Amino acid sequence: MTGQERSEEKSECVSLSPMMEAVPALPESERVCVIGTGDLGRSLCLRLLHPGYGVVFGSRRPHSSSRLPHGEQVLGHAAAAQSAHLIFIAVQREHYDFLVPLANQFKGKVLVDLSKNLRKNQYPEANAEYLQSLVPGAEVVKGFNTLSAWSLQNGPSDANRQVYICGESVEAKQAVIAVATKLGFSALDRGSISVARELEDFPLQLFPQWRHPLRIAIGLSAAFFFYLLIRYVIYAYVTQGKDISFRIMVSLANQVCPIVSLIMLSLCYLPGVLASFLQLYRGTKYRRFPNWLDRWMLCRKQLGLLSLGFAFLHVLYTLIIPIRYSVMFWVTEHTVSLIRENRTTMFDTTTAWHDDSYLSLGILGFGLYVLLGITSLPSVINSLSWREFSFVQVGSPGPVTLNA
Ligand SMILES: NC(=O)C1=CN([C@@H]2O[C@H](COP(=O)(O)OP(=O)(O)OC[C@H]3O[C@@H](n4cnc5c(N)ncnc54)[C@H](OP(=O)(O)O)[C@@H]3O)[C@@H](O)[C@H]2O)C=CC1
Ligand SMILES: [Cu+2]
Repeated sequence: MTGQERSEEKSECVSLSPMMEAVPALPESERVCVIGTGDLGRSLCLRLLHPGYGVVFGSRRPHSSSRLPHGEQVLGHAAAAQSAHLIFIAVQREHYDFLVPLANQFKGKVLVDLSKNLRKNQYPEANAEYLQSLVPGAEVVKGFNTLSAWSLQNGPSDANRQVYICGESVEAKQAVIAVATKLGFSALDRGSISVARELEDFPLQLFPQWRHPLRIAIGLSAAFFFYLLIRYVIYAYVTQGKDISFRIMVSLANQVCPIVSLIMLSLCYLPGVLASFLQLYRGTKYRRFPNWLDRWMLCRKQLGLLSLGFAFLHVLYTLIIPIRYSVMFWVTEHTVSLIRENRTTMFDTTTAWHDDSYLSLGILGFGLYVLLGITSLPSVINSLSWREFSFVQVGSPGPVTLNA
């Protein structure tokens, strides 16, 4: 910040102070300061206004406050910091050094570090710990960083009602929890400031539970696809010179899907069975499973859902068979040749039975699959008794969930 800007800011603070008094005075517990008028700062402000908090913004350029939709108070950093006990820092970590000269104003205040990083281990220490080192007199609480500006603005929904916080001071955390609760979030205290790094890494996780199941699914699909490609298409071409490469798109895919689906389904239920055997063998259910089994069991739901996905693809691929060009061509060709040769074929009841039973079993099997899938949804599980759940999920013995 240049010297001119600094003096500009000072004069703004002075000129805005009377305005502060003009606003109906709220007790300090009802007033909250937000430093930074960016995306997150504004969204947070909108959210805070709902339950009736008074919001005071702290900005480098308080005079450009006209940008704010509800005409909230915008003061210079120092004046804003003095206006409230609870201060949200909605500024990127790179710019935190502007807080150093303000350390005196922050003494005894609760600073909420909202920052998130672009990648894991971006900085040697957690942002919240860094903030604490810059303003040692303040109580830093890490929190809300798992929310996006968008979800803050739209208010808590079922999916992101939970916010995590951590910090050294119990009183400071309680103050933040009180605000979070008023905003409709349920705040979970994760412990001391040393947990901050873990909380900061939270939004950067990319489907950690899905990684292995997805790799297995892709690996199996590729392996079976190449096997079938060689076994049918390439083999027919080499031995009979026949080009049936068009089968790659539907026929081969339709063969890969059910194979992968069934393997994934067995991989979903196998660890439960292994775990039961292990418990029987050990004669106790109160010992930890080996790590590989533990990790395997923790991704059973993902394995099951992928299995259901492949089964669903198989259903779709099967349904479109009658409208395929090659199939329609052979049906017409067959009919025309019957007419030409003046032949008729007899209706074969056995084949009809065979065919219908085959399809019917397929449909029932898929129905069971969907039932298994639905009964593993958390909301459905909650509405089932333990006995009902184990009745449907036959292969999933109870004690194995101990480890999960
Ligand atoms: N946007 C999001 O969805 C989320 C953002 N966050 C975190 O919140 C923080 C703010 O993000 P966001 O609002 O998106 O960012 P923006 O870039 O939109 O806003 C950042 C604000 O910080 C202030 N600022 C910028 N540079 C400086 C500086 N050198 N010195 C002092 N203040 C400065 C500015 O406010 P002014 O001009 O008023 O001084 C600016 O508006 C970041 O740490 C981000 O990681 C966390 C979760 C979600
Ligand atoms: Cu099938």
